[in-house]
Order: sequence, then C-alpha cells, then structure tokens
Amino acid sequence: MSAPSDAGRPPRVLAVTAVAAERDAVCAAAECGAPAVLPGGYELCRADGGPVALDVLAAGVGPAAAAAGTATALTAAALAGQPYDLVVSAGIGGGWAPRAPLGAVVVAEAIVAADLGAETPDGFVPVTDLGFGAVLHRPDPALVKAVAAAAGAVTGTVVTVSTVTGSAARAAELARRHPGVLAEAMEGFGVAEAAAAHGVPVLEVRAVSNAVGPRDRAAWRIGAALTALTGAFRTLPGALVATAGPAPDPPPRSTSLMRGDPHVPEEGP
Ligand SMILES: O=C(O)c1cccc(C(=O)CC[C@H]2O[C@@H](n3cnc4c(=O)[nH]cnc43)[C@H](O)[C@@H]2O)c1
Repeated sequence: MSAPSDAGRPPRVLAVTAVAAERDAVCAAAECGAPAVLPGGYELCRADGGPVALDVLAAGVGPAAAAAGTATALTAAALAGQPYDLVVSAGIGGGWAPRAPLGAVVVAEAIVAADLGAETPDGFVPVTDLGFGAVLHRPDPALVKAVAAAAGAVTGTVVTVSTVTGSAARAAELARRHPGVLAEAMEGFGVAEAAAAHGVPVLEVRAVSNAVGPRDRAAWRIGAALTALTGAFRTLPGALVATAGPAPDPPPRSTSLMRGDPHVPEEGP
C-alpha cells in the first residue's frame, strides 16, 4: 500500500467480512462508532480515530455477495471523494494442517478462485484456460510480509470456493492443484475482483476455525478463530503505517496481469 495521495491523512482501509460475528471481531480491534448506511442497505462500521481509518462491512457469504458489497462500498467512497487505500477480505476459514492449524492466522500471498472454471473428462479447467476471466490475485508481497510479521501469521495461498470442502478427497485435490495452499474460505476472490476493478490494493486475512476436510461442524473452533482475527487486526495499523511509501501514479485500469492473460504464472511458493 502506498501513502495516500493527500498526504497527512490516515490511510483508509475497508475490511470486508462475510457475517456479523466476523465484522464484530474486526471491530473489537478498533473503536467503531455508529454505522453508516450505504445504498443497498449495507451497514458500514467506522473506526476513524486511529492511525488508520478503518471501515468494516459484513457483505454476506460467498464470492458474489462479497464482490457486490465491496464494490458498493468502494463506489460510495469514491463518489464521496474519500477513496480507500486498501481493501482487506477478513474472516474465519478452513486450514490445511499442519501449516495452518486451528487458531492460526493466514495472510494470503495468492487469492485464488479454486472452483471457477469447467469440469471436463480430463479434470477441472480454470476459466482462464477457456480464454476469459481471472482466477488469481497476488497482493503486494511487501505488504503481505509486513502484515503477517506483525500478526504472527503464516503466508501462502488462500483459495476461494463456493462450496465448503467436506471430504478428504476434495481437500487433497485442492492441495494437489494449488501447491502451498494454506486456507480455504468463500469470499476472498470476490473482494479482490471488486478491489482490482477500482484499482485498490487487496489483502486477505483468515483465522483458522476448522480443518479443511471431512465435515465435522462440532470440531469448528469459531470463538478461538474470532479472537485470533481480533488480534491480527490490532496489529494491522502499525504494519500498514510502517509500510506506506510515496503515492505512485494510479495504474491504468486495463493493465491487470490477471485478466485473460494466459501467461500468468501458477500460484505457489
Ligand atoms: O455460527 C457462528 O457463530 C459463526 C460465527 C462466525 C462465522 C461463522 C461462519 O459460518 C462463517 C462462514 C464463513 O467462514 C468461512 N469458512 C470457515 N471455514 C471454512 C471452510 O472450511 N471452507 C470454506 N469457508 C470457510 C467462509 O468464508 C464463510 O463465509 C459462523
């Protein structure tokens, strides 16, 4: 994340969660005031008293709801002349043990749409191999490193799925297709697509509530994961302020490496 172009003001950060419990866990790290209501009825919790001005939105479960909510908040901010400097997809997620055990915090090096494509007799084909769309966003590595170091988090690929993995076979298949995958959730890619459309940098921060694999809801440790999420967001402002550099020229909208570029390398360490 570069320094805001109107120097002197705190960076504006939008955190997007799926559900209210995740939003409240993020807000617990800051001092959120009364929510603002955006077009569409989205409620935006605001904490603008610290070194970072943090807005938090619970946009709903899944990549489509996440993209719709994120795009609404980004558009409203731009129209108000107060654009965001960073968007963070935040929440709980499934983790691949042993690298991402219960309670661990994961910061995404790669945000990958793992089930956006076509099933063929030869297996799954990503939508980019069909000649359109995007399946990968890579957050700024320096920012990932700084935020992860501050939070005591591990870094690696986080996949976005529309169907929660519920079997060992599916978990193994995703790990085969995405070497180095650490976590699975349902919103990161939708948030990243909206952020990219607005030319705003993106991060994904997940606290592990359950192991990816055979469905066992009783084994989910949601409370511990939400506490870990709060802890990660307590350290976020310091990491962001330390990494903010001079504002670059705004990127042209059409130069995203991700959009339909067949030469985008596979994600992975
Ligand atoms: O029941 C509750 O109290 C509760 C509190 C906070 C969050 C939840 C959710 O169910 C959040 C759903 C959200 O979590 C992500 N998630 C978590 N584990 C996985 C997974 O193994 N695979 C995919 N997604 C996962 C996901 O992003 C959902 O939107 C409940």
